[in-house]
Amino acid sequence: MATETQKETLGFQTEVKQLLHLMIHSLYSNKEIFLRELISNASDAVDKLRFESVSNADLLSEDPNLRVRLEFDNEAGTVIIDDNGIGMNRDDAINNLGTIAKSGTAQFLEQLSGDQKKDSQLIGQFGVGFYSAFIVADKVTVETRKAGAATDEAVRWESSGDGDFTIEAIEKETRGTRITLHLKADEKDFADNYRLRSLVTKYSDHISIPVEMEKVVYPEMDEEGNPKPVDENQAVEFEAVNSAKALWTRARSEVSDEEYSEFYKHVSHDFQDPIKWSHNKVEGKLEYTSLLYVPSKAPHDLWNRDMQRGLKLYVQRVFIMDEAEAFLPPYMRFVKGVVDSNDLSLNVSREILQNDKAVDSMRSALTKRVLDMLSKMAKNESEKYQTFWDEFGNVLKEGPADDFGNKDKIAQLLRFSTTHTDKAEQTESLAGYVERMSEGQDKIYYIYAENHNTAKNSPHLEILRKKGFEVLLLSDRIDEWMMSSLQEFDGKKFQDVTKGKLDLAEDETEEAKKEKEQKAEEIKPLLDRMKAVLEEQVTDVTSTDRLTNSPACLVVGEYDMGLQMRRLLEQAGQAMPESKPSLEINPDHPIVVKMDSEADEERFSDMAWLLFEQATLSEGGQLDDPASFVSRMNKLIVQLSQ
Ligand SMILES: Nc1ncnc2c1ncn2[C@@H]1O[C@H](COP(=O)(O)OP(=O)(O)OP(=O)(O)O)[C@@H](O)[C@H]1O
Repeated sequence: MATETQKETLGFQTEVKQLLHLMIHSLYSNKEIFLRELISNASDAVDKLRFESVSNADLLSEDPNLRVRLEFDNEAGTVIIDDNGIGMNRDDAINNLGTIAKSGTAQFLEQLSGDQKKDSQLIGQFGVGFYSAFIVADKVTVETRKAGAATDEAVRWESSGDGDFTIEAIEKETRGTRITLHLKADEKDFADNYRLRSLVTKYSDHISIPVEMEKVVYPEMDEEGNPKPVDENQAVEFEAVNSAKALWTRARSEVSDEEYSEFYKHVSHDFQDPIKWSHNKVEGKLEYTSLLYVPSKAPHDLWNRDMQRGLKLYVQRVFIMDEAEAFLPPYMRFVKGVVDSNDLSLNVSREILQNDKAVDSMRSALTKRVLDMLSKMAKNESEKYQTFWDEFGNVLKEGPADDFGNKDKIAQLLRFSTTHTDKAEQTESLAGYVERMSEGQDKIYYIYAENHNTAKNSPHLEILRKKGFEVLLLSDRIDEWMMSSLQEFDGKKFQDVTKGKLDLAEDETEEAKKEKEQKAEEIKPLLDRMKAVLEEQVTDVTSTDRLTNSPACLVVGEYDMGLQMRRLLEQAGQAMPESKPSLEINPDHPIVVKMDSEADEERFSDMAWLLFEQATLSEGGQLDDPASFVSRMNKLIVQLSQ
């Protein structure tokens, strides 16, 4: 049996194998990013050590100047990324470099299509990290020693990226991780001083610790102008090739868009440029700097409630933690970035953050910043905002319920599908709706159904369409929940068109009212007859002027739970108190007219049932007894064709 000191061969997790294969094949046109990913990891490792050293200063003492170093050997065809950060022990190396810990990895891999362009985007969203080394290397050697461990407690991890890796105990003089890339035959050009320097400037200039390379020493000249022989024993000197200044500490005017984008990729592990950012320094009672980014694409696990979210927290430039979620509400979980505070202690923990007054005020200020950033984008760059909405709109919809204080601001940012366009795309704002409101209209109408077509074709819209009243067409699961917190916009109340009375006919003349009352009297016996048939199913059967084309629809009480929400909760296993809708019928519809003169009680009962069942189906509901519905239908069809 292998002991821990012997070389042992272990297999990669299946997902790693799949990812490696796909990555190597879909990222070859963008291969230089491996350097960014490895420097980013090295810098994270240094940040982690700096943080640990706050409570344990000894960890730093043997090698206090934190840095990442790049070395290369063009003859051997190797590039080395060496850091004196936190390092890894044997278990860390096996877990971190042999598995993917992200939730939803299997589902993610299933989405990949084999189409190079699409896949490279998806992989980018997923984050390639360490494994990107295999895009350019056919063998990767990682030698690492955890901070605080003895020199003989280091490990060597090695793999050719084709299924397994070896791990063995080694001695290592220095703390931290040294990654050697044995470049593939046609990638040896990366082992070049100029190339590496320019890649660092391009991708890693913003890294707050020095990324060093060997200083180029020009030989001194003798009196005759010939180079003096170089002293072989002279120690190699290193120099920083990046500016090594935390990007957020620089003035906005000094940072280019490219630098902001690169920094975003470093903090977010995203691959694509952000769609927007906001960089602010706050001085006064609280002092902090924030740099907040809105990504251009939703991550694959945005819907996972346990998705890692939050900002990278620094206290006085010292990295404290990733995913500090206390600084933004959950409905802003798509925001990435950094917050650097001067008021928190270096020992701050997640628990403390949850109950800290300073954090509370920062959270509300940062939330406003994000809302302002989005409002500006909506106002000045509507196309860009639409892209944002298509990716993240559904998360923002959690806002009104999550953050009552900002609900008016959030409402301005919402986009809807409405009967104005009748398209499924959510492009219309509430402000636009209000502008288009008809004279005499004082409510914002909406309908919620299980999908867009059911909403769009609902019988409930008939009268509103006829009168030219626009209706919001809601069909995302979150919508009904959102509407329950919205109540009004710009002083106009929201009205669910499937609930209670619609009151569209306020401008009716006395004459018209009289006529209606008379009609209601006339139809009363029919309504009573239907009610007797459908006693168990509905609370009431009434006549309506909501409908123009359809014979009947179901309506729930003004304060009752919507039928869709009810269904959702029932599906989720919640016991619901019994509540029945009422059936409203269109007195002018030919079927209704015919029913009034139907003498055959059995046939009348069938027709009443059919109206009820149709109404249930057309608002997306399910029948309790579909087989009976079918046999009733067939019976009528046979009678008709006789
Ligand atoms: N230079 C390093 N020093 C110490 N630990 C490292 C180093 N490089 C990688 N690791 C460890 O390996 C883990 C996996 O790295 P990897 O780059 O694959 O993923 P990640 O950085 O967590 O996320 P992403 O895939 O989004 O980049 C890291 O989280 C870290 O714990």
